[in-house]
This record gives sequence, structure tokens and C-alpha cells, in this order.
Amino acid sequence: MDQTIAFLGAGSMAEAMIAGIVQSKKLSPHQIIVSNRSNHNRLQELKYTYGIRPVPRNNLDLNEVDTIILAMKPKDIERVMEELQQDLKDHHTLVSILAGIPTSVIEQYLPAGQPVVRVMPNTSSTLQASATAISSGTYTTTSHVESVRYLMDSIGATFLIPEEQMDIFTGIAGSGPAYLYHLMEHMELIGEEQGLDRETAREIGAQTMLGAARMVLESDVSPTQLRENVTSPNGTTAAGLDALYRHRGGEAMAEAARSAAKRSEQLRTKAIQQAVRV
Ligand SMILES: NC(=O)C1=CN([C@@H]2O[C@H](COP(=O)(O)OP(=O)(O)OC[C@H]3O[C@@H](n4cnc5c(N)ncnc54)[C@H](OP(=O)(O)O)[C@@H]3O)[C@@H](O)[C@H]2O)C=CC1
Ligand SMILES: O=C(O)[C@@H]1CCC=N1
Repeated sequence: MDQTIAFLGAGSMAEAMIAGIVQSKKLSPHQIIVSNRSNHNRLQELKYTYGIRPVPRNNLDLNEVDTIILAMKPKDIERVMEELQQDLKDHHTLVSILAGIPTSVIEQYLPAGQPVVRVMPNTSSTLQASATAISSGTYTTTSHVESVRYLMDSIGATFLIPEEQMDIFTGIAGSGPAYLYHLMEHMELIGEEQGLDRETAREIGAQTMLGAARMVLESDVSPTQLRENVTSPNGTTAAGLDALYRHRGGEAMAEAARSAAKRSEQLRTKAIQQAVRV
């Protein structure tokens, strides 16, 4: 890919994406610039680990950049867009990974015509195993979206969705790894409590999660059918599922996704109100 990308933000999500992109070799590390405002040690750490080009925000020359990836916290959007405004050129594509912030808010700070693409990756980007959503903004052409998709393919599976579906996508996939880690913490704890050593219990839980996910992705069989295939009448799984149903495990997972989606919606409302005042 013949382009230079710049991350504005050098936090955990930027790092996960950088790790995946560098592994994919779609871009060489010198085509990746990483920038932040204050933590210069962090930039050096990323340079040391991935070979990328660290540039503090004040020294960043956007003339050599094609794609700008907004990777700071949603609360910083207003300030960042005000800083960016004067340096943006027609050829720049903005890609936002910010939870909750709609493309319309970002576009409001920009001249009409500037392409903005919204994406929602997750931290499994590190292993090129993210589920990443992509939504187009008002001025994006198919070519902008395809070019962003090509880049995002390097961090895992991509899903083109209408922007209205971003809240629930964020609730399921952006935040989802945390719910699954929470389940794995509990699998590890119960294993340890019952005599397994902690490391072994951790591996057993993770391998079980991985195997089940692969069964869903690599067979044509539905999760419902796969669950039934494990469940012998009056067997161990029936007893386990009975406890899960009594404790409303499935509903708890749905409620987690619903609550995260709601927070995404709240971030959007706040960002729209802020942008209106600008
Ligand atoms: N973590 C996750 O799993 C996911 C996160 N996201 C989204 O990714 C974004 C980043 O999240 P995360 O990596 O966890 O956050 P972090 O807090 O880890 O990182 C935020 C980064 O932004 C930098 N920053 C702050 N202000 C500016 C600025 N004005 N210009 C340039 N850089 C700036 C910070 O560095 P400094 O203070 O030195 O400037 C820091 O490097 C969020 O918007 C989040 O919604 C999306 C999907 C998943
Ligand atoms: O917790 C958050 O707000 C970010 C967005 C999705 C995952 N982490």
C-alpha cells in the first residue's frame, strides 16, 4: 500500500492496530507515524517495539500524511479537531476509531467534501483477530471506504455497516473482549479453586473459548445446534446450562452489550451538543 498513515493517539487501541498492521506487512513501519501530546516515552516505546515513526503532535507535518487515524479519547475530539483544522488538506482521509462520536460531528469541524470514515476495531487487532466495523461518512466515496477496508483487513475481519448500527456493534465487538475476559477470569478461578494450577486453568478456559468460536466460524452449524450437540440428556452440560439459565448468564451478556451501546449513544449525544456550540 503506497500511503503514509498517522495515528493521533498512542494508547492501547493504537498499539493493537499498529501491531496488526505491521504484522500484515501491508505497510512498512516507516509508513506509520504515531503521535501524541505529552507522553514521549510512550512514543519511543512504540518505536522500539514496532519500528514506527514517533512524532510528538507539535512536530507533526501532515503534508506527508495520507490517512489520519483519530485514536484519542472521545472527550478530546473537540480540541483535536480545532488543532487539526488549519493543517488539513483535500487529500487527507480521516479515520475515526472513537467510540460514540458520529462522522457528522467530525465533519462539522471540516470543510465540506473532506472524507471521514468511522471504524470500530477491538484490541484483538494485536493478533489480527479484531472484528472491525466500518461506516462511511457524508463525503466518502466507495474508493475511500475500500481503501480503509483494505487497511482494516490487516487487523482482522471487517464488517461494512450503516453508522446507525455502530452503537450496538461497539457494545458487542468493541467492548466484547472485556466480557469474554471476565468469563475467562471466572473459569480460571473455579479451576484453581477445584485444584487445577492457575496457568493450566487459564489455558483450559481460553482454549475452550477459542475452540467454540472456531466451531461457529468454521462450520455452517448455528450456536444453538452446537450447544445442543454438547448437551446429553441429564448429563453434565445439562446441569451446567441449568445453572447458567437460573443465573441468567445469557441475559447478563445481552445486558452488557445493551449497556455499552447505550453509553456509546450517550457519548454521541454529548458530542453533538458540544459541536452545536462551536
Ligand atoms: N481500548 C479499546 O479496546 C478500544 C478503544 N477504542 C477507541 O479508541 C480510542 C483510544 O482508546 P485507548 O487507546 O483505549 O485510549 P488511551 O487512553 O490508551 O490512549 C489515548 C491516547 O490519546 C493521546 N492523546 C490525547 N489527546 C491527544 C491529542 N490532542 N492529540 C494526539 N494524541 C492525543 C494520549 O496521549 P497523550 O496524553 O500523551 O497525548 C494517548 O496516547 C478511544 O476513542 C476509544 O473509544 C475503540 C475500540 C476499542
Ligand atoms: O471502553 C471504551 O469506551 C472503548 C470503546 C470500545 C472499547 N473500549
